[in-house]
Amino acid sequence: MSGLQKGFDFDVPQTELALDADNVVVEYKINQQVNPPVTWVKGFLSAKQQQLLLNEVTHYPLEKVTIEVYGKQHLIPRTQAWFGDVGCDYHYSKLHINALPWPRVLSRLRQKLLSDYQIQSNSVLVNRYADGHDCMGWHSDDEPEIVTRSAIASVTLGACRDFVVRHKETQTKVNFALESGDLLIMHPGMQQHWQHALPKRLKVTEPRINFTFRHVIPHYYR
Ligand SMILES: O=C(O)CCC(=O)C(=O)O
Ligand SMILES: [Fe+2]
Repeated sequence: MSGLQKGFDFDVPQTELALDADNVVVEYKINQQVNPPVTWVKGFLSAKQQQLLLNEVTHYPLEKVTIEVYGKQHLIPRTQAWFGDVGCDYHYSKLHINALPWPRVLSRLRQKLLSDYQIQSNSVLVNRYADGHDCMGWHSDDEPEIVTRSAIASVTLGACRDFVVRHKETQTKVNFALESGDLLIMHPGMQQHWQHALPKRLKVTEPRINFTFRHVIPHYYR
């Protein structure tokens, strides 16, 4: 897509639907307090690409790790794996997770994000939600090892789930019902001014897998 940043001069709330090849691109223009700075690309992955990735995911070493919240140990309500270039490790609630080498299909997806949307990434967090009981609480992806003003690209497979974003000051909420094959690009400013969450949806019985591609500073923790 050309001119991804083009809409970002607007200062009035505005949502635009544009057709980009076979993808529907929904751009939320920046009005700091009303519209989160994201680009939603529905149907970013074809059915075939989704299937290739789903097959590969069955071989990922997805784990339920223990984290500390307010001094108490909890198992995360989902499973996860972290892949990346050498030294692009992940710190999460006192855990240090070494990056595993890029699997083949995931590496191709990283290339596609770079060539289609100029998204630079050197690591990816994979989260698998077994069903609607699995979830992720409110947070921003604002870890210090993340390159300042880099975009974070989120790709979804499987069950449709609500991805909710909330402005840190105004508490304005926007809901994105992300479907299998969708891409949501979180632009600079998103992590500074907004939080996001994947709430429980008890009627959902199918698994969902999400990939967040990040650009981190290599060897930040060494
Ligand atoms: O599963 C999702 O859509 C959200 C994942 C997320 O926020 C994260 O990995 O930081
Ligand atoms: Fe996140």
